[in-house]
Amino acid sequence: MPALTEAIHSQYDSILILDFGSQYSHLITRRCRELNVYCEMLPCTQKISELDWKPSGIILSGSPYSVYDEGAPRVDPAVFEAGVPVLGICYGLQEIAWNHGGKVDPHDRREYGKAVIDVVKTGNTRMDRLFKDEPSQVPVWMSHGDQLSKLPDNFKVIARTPTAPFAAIAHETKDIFGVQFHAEVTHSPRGKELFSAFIDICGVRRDWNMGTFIEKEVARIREFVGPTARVLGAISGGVDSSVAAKLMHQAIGDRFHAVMVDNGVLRAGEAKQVDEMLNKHLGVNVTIVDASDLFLSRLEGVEDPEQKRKIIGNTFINVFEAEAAKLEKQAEEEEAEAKGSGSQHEPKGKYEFLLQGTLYPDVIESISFKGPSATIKTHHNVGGLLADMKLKLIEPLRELFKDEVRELGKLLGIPAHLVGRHPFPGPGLAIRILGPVTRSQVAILQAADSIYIEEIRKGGFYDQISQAFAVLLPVRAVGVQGDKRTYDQVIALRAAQTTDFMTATWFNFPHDFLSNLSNRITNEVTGINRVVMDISSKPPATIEWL
Ligand SMILES: Nc1ncnc2c1ncn2[C@@H]1O[C@H](COP(=O)(O)OP(=O)(O)OP(=O)(O)O)[C@@H](O)[C@H]1O
Ligand SMILES: O=c1[nH]c(=O)c2[nH+]cn([C@@H]3O[C@H](COP(=O)(O)O)[C@@H](O)[C@H]3O)c2[nH]1
Ligand SMILES: NC(=O)CC[C@H](N)C(=O)O
Ligand SMILES: [Mg+2]
Repeated sequence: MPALTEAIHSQYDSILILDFGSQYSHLITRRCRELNVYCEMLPCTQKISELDWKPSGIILSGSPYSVYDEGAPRVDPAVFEAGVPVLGICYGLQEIAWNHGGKVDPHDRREYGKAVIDVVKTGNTRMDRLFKDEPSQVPVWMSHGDQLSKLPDNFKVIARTPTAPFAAIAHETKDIFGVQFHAEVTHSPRGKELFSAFIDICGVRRDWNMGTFIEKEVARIREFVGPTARVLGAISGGVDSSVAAKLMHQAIGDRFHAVMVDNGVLRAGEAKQVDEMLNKHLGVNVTIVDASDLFLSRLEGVEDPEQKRKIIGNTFINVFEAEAAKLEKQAEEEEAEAKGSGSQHEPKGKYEFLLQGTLYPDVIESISFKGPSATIKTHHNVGGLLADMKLKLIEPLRELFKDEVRELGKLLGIPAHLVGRHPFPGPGLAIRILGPVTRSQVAILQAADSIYIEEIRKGGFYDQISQAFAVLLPVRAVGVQGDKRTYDQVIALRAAQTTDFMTATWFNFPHDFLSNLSNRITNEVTGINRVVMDISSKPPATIEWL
């Protein structure tokens, strides 16, 4: 949906982050946004001449590569001619040096972890601006095996460590800076100040906040949708789509209609709960469509996780398009009836758009510079779309992180219990049932999941956990229940703690809580005789099992 996402650049000054594949790249985005500056990450292969917006500054990320490796990712040299400030971080610094006649070599003393830099004042105010508010010594976090062995032409050292004589460099006459350390990680305690200084150098306005976002976004949506077209909303009851729906309702009122699809792999009682919740709290028109037979028949016998995701993504679109046609027909009939009875009735336009609550992390994995080969999993709402879909997408939250969406939700007056809901993926229980999805497997998982979430709420843990759910493992294990031998399946419990869902740790429940939970699940859910706890972080695991 290019038109609506590009428009953001006309509203906010933007910083471009070029991603060379570092595991910390997205954190650079977060640090700038925390400083109220809009920024966007694109693959490092992005050509400056092919950008349809003008960045006010450019940041080059770190990378697992070495600049001298064959096939190492290369920056478009036009970056240095764009006339805007450039900051290179780790590999980014090395890439700046490589492009300006410096030398980079593997070093016998690799630096991983904490280090302290000595700031070097050059006396040149242009160069000293990056560290202008820093003390003479600054703790930082390093992660590199290569080092500059020769300064590039026209650059000077602005910080060093005992083992890295070129820990930070600056160009004498252009605003080009490089730092060897990772200013974006929280282990560099003054990293935020460094980004703040770079933002000052870029001279950008610091007006990115959720308050101005609402105002600008509502205006942007109105313009984009036009005066008569209608929008169908894909609404799950989750935070993202609820916030998107509220924003859309604010922008176009009754021309917005929400559709919640029961895909047969929702949690127990969810369709009914969402119906009540949307009506009560959001005040939007909502239709619940029971398409469970269609989804489950298409999923029959499918085990492969990516195939499940694509089937679900495609089927969602089929259902939305059918629903749009139905709603349009209904509206035409109502209009005809109103005309017949002579009452005033303003004609409405066609359903031209589909609103989705897609977030930045849903798309971020697919924009890695390595291209599609690095896709970890296809989010149903990004990679599972139909190529020939007729409805045009509107995704107002596509550039936002989860915590930004939650803040937006609060500002829009959505109740805290809704804003604080754990996320639930669109492909639902289908990606939590390993192996084929059947109605009976869904019922087993729904029962176990309900007990788990109920106990978490009772124990007061819900708000300390970012996302908790049960997973059904279709392996069979032997058990003894009521003196009888059982040969049943296993439930795995996951509880992830994370701020941005890009990395996560597992939540440590008290043992007595776990033992009670395990008892309840094996006693109350027929077909389960074992409960195991998932104690994997992300990475190496992901949050969902499929
Ligand atoms: N059952 C559903 N019916 C209609 N649309 C859905 C359904 N499930 C997901 N979607 C669409 O897919 C998008 C992405 O789903 P996702 O789970 O990431 O977001 P969410 O459900 O809105 O919020 P949360 O992440 O808190 O669960 C949703 O914003 C919504 O537009
Ligand atoms: O709507 C969604 N459609 C999807 O296809 C999808 N896949 C993962 N998720 C959610 O994304 C977050 C990160 O999940 P992973 O660590 O498993 O990638 C977690 O919150 C997951 O629940 C999805 N949400
Ligand atoms: N974190 C990085 O960007 C590392 C860059 C390069 N691979 C090095 O080891 O020095
Ligand atoms: Mg959801």
